[in-house]
Amino acid sequence: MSFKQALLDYKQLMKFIRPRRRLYYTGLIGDSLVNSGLSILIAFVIKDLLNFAVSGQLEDLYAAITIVIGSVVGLCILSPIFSYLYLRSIRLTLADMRMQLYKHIGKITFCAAEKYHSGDLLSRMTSDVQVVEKTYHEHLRSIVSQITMVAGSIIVLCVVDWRFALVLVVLALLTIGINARFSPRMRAIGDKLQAQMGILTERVGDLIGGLQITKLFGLRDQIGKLCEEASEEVSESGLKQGHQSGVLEACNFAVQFFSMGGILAIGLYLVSRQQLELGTLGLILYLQIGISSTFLQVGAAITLMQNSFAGAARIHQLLDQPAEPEGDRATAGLEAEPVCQETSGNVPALELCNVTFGYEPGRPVLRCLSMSVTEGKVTAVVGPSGGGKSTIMKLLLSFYERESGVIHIQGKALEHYRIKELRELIAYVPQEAFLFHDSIAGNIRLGRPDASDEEVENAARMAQAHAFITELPDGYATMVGERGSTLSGGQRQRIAIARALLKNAPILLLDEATSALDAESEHEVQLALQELMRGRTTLIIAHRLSTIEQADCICVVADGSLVEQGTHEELLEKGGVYSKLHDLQYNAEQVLVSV
Ligand SMILES: Nc1ncnc2c1ncn2[C@@H]1O[C@H](COP(=O)(O)OP(=O)(O)OP(=O)(O)O)[C@@H](O)[C@H]1O
Repeated sequence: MSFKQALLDYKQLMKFIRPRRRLYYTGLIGDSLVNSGLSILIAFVIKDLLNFAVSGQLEDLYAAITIVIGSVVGLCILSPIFSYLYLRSIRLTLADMRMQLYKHIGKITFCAAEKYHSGDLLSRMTSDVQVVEKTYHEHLRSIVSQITMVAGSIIVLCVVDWRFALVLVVLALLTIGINARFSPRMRAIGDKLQAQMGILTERVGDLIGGLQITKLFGLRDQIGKLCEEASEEVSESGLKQGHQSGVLEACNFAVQFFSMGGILAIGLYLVSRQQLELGTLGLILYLQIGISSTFLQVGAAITLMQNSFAGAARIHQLLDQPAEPEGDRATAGLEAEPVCQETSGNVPALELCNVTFGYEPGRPVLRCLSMSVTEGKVTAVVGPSGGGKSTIMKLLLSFYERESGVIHIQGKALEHYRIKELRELIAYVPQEAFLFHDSIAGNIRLGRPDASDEEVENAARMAQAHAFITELPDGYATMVGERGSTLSGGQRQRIAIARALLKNAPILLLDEATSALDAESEHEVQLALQELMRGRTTLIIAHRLSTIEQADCICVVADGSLVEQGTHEELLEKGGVYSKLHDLQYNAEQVLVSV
């Protein structure tokens, strides 16, 4: 690893603490100075005590006692102050970092978010933040302590005996050289380890999330093996790191061992020739041992810092992912695009004109699709599975950016809306109703956070959910479990519908909103939805054609294009795709009835 790369990694790692760098470095350097200063003072205590033992002069003893008392008092006053400063800056920085990550994940575009497994995102927010914390808290402290200790010791030795100072300078350079040679390997292992931690979290996440399927299909061994493999890879990298760290430690240790032996031999020789006091030799040896131990620590710190570099890089990589724009997204070019033709003389509430879109480049899901939804009317979208029906809704909600074409909502280009403003206009009930681990009332209230209890209850009544909610032991206060796991699919969907009802938005997007309901509940919810849809612009996706026969307009979407449009009767008469789908479903239902 070049010095330039190391500097870049360091800068990236320290970016998070930059707003509090004064506090942090004051605390860190102050704390290191206090600790290394204390170590150096103890060397003087040893020197004075040894001299006292040899000469019996009381001044030496008094000097030693004075240094001890002074050091203890200094330590008790200064150390807590500096520790507090830098610990405070670390805690606040980590809190900011987590917050920044949470907020960014909330804002990230769907396109960018889909690149990550939820387990990987979790790992970035936990394991990667932890390794970054380690450097802020421990590794840098160890390195700065070493620098101050070595610098202080060299200054002292320059005063006491410059020859030994020279030896220590050589030793310091040698240690830096050895550690620098190991850094690239450590960094490569660190990168691998953090990525493997991400994979392990992903697999464990899948195991927990898919527990039912795992048990149902007897996949425990198969999925367990995947977790085991990921865990083994983490252990393997950990072992490699441990091995490299051990070799580095051994190299540092050898350097220190030989240097201590050398200093001791030369020192004793000089003492025997009365060219050096025994106390001074004691001081030199003590400083040398102190430096040795910090050299050993720094080897380990440099190893572990590579993990922090890798962790910081992963966090920045996530933070660099594009976020949804918050302001007006219009550009001059888009403003100039033509408005689609109007249907029946009115400005359509929703309008897609020649829209082309694909989740992946070169694989269009919607191909030059044009359709419109008249204000206050119910428009249904039907068609074969995978034809692009849900994708239309996702584009209307601006979850994804189309490749070409124009979308207008209430006569205004999509880009002219702020994302927040756009989503306030629309209530969306997706295929899979997601519930937060909160109470039922809390989940419904997400539709309108300032809604009163009465309004929440009204919405639940309209969605035919009130009856089952009141039968639960805690009623509206019942906690729904992770993703609503304590409720049935139909109950979850009714709560999602109640949430949409409460939002009371002028535009409704219902994507198979009644798919998880039994026939009876579906009938009830259909009635509620019909009431809700009255006078509102509604786009509804349904597979069961019987549920949308009354729609004002039915759009048949197949293979990303609008292939037919009209009322139920018109489309049946036409004898096209809709009519075939209808016949298929009708015949299948007849078969079921006869069974
Ligand atoms: N996030 C995604 N990334 C990549 N491809 C996707 C994504 N979501 C959907 N697709 C693909 O886009 C195509 C259209 O999907 P879409 O969900 O819009 O179909 P649909 O008509 O609503 O299907 P269904 O009736 O089964 O719900 C499918 O081929 C699907 O595999």
